[in-house]
Amino acid sequence: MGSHHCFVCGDKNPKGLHVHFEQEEGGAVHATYQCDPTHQGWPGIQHGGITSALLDEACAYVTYFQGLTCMTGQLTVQFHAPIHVGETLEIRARPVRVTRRLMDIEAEIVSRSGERKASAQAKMVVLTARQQAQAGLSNP
Ligand SMILES: CCCCCCCC(=O)SCCNC(=O)CCNC(=O)[C@H](O)C(C)(C)COP(=O)(O)OP(=O)(O)OC[C@H]1O[C@@H](n2cnc3c(N)ncnc32)[C@H](O)[C@@H]1OP(=O)(O)O
Repeated sequence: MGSHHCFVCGDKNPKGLHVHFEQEEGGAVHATYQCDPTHQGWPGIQHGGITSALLDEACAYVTYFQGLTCMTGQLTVQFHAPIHVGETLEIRARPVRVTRRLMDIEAEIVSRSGERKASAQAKMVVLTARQQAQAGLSNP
C-alpha cells in the first residue's frame, strides 16, 4: 500500500475508498470497486472526480509496484458511460511507454458486464531524490 491515509487505497482513511490493487504479469494492475451512494454527482450516478481518482490511483499503482516514487504529471480522462450507484467495477491499468523519468500508463474502468465506463492516459513522472525530499516523500 502506498500510504495508510491515501484517499483511494489507505486502510486508515475513514473517508477513503479502500480500494485494493493487485499486480499482474507484465506490470499491469487491477482492482474492484463498488460505487457508493455517498459518491454521487447527478442523482444515482458516480461523480466524475471519484472516477478520475480511481483511474489516477490505478496508474500510480503501476509505478508503485515497480518500486518507483512517481507523481501524476498529466491525467486525461474520457467518460464513456454513466457509473450507477451500486455497480461493481473493474479498474485496470498497464504501462505503455517507459523512459528514465516518465511512464505513460493507460487505465480503464469496466462494468461486470464488460461495458467500458471510463478510460485515461497518464504521464507519471519519476521523482528525483531531490524532488522526493521537496515533496516530503523521502520516506514514503
Ligand atoms: C501508491 C499510490 C500513491 C497515490 C498517488 C496518486 C497519484 C497522484 O495523484 S500524485 C498527486 C498529483 N500530482 C502532483 O501533485 C504533481 C505536482 N507536480 C509536480 O510536483 C511537478 O510538476 C512534477 C514532479 C510532476 C514535475 O516536476 P518538473 O521539475 O516540472 O519536471 P522534471 O522532473 O524536470 O520532468 C521529468 C520528465 O517529466 C516530464 N514532465 C514533467 N511534468 C510533466 C507534466 N505535467 N506532463 C507531462 N510531462 C511532464 C518532463 O518533460 C520530463 O520528461 P523528459 O525526461 O522526457 O524530458
